[in-house]
Amino acid sequence: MAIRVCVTGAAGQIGYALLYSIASGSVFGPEQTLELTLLDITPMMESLKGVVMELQDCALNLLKDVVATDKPEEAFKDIDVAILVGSMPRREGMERSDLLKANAKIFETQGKALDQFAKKTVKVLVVGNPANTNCLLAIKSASSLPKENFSCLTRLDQNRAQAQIAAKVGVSNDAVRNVIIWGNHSSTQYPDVAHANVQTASGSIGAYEAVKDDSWIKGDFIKTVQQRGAAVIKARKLSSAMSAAKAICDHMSDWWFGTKEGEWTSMGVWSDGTHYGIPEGIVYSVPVRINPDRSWQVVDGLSVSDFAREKMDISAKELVEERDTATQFLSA
Ligand SMILES: NC(=O)C1=CN([C@@H]2O[C@H](COP(=O)(O)OP(=O)(O)OC[C@H]3O[C@@H](n4cnc5c(N)ncnc54)[C@H](O)[C@@H]3O)[C@@H](O)[C@H]2O)C=CC1
Ligand SMILES: O=C([O-])CC(=O)C(=O)O
Repeated sequence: MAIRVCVTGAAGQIGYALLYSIASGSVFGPEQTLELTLLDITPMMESLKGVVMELQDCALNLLKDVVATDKPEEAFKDIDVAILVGSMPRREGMERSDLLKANAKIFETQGKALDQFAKKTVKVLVVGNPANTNCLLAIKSASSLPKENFSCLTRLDQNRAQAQIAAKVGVSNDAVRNVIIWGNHSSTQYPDVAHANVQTASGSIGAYEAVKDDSWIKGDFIKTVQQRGAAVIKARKLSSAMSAAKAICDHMSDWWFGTKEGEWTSMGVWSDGTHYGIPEGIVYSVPVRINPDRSWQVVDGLSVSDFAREKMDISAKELVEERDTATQFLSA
């Protein structure tokens, strides 16, 4: 049976880079038929029409239907998956609180619409920035949906970190496993390789041992990953889209099929206050193991150094502040 997958902000850059991968089977598998619902705002409907024409022109076998709409109730009707990319971008002169305010409205409205119209099993991935706090607002606005059905994207950060380590050691990207992104999808995130391993000719070894440069790991590596989004914007004059789309596919495919034996992945999830001293009631990126039934657990029991603790707390503090600012803008 076909699954229904909604992508919001579908007329934007990430949408354009993402839709082919979803529709051609790279996320939900080569056998899974699907119906796409594409949501964007009214002024983008003409442009979105062009995207729909292109999807048709791809002549894909798995794609059974495409609906393009500016109405959340239509886009979210009976969906199995929601990928919430659409959001208000930061404009010149805007303060962070202006951005939080504009997006609070969007994610409150969409959370309520998901609550009302989506399947109760819907899996919701929030990409639009500020991703963690937007995800939190969607969770708060969708009270009939389990909090575990929501996550936000930090896989791009994980992929960036993995690629940096692979390049430094001189191995292929898939030789680097179990990198962790802690915290916010922002420059306070903490990319952590203390528990990562690298497959080398002489077997699997810890990332610190493979890199042999602790000061790089604790300095330039962390800074490069934290600042990578800004570096791409500086170079391209546009934010990351190809790599963001790839990360969305990686995240969603792991959520759909489960993580591999012995591996975990990072995603921003609701914190219930019982893991790693992370405050309750924020959406914080942690390592998770995902089961074949699409449930997941936080990977507990990893040692946390003083160095890591300090960095994890900085990001938590930022998220608590974002939450406290953004929740003031909720209507109820
Ligand atoms: N979490 C992550 O790792 C990453 C997040 N992002 C974020 O993803 C978002 C999208 O990025 P791009 O595609 O490059 O932006 P874009 O500006 O090219 O596209 C955004 C689209 O969202 C639409 N939109 C705005 N408000 C909407 C609403 N209420 N409902 C539905 N659609 C709406 C816009 O009309 C536009 O078509 C941005 O917030 C960006 O900062 C980008 C890269 C990585
Ligand atoms: O930095 C931005 O605005 C876009 C983004 O989230 C990223 O590239 O990680």
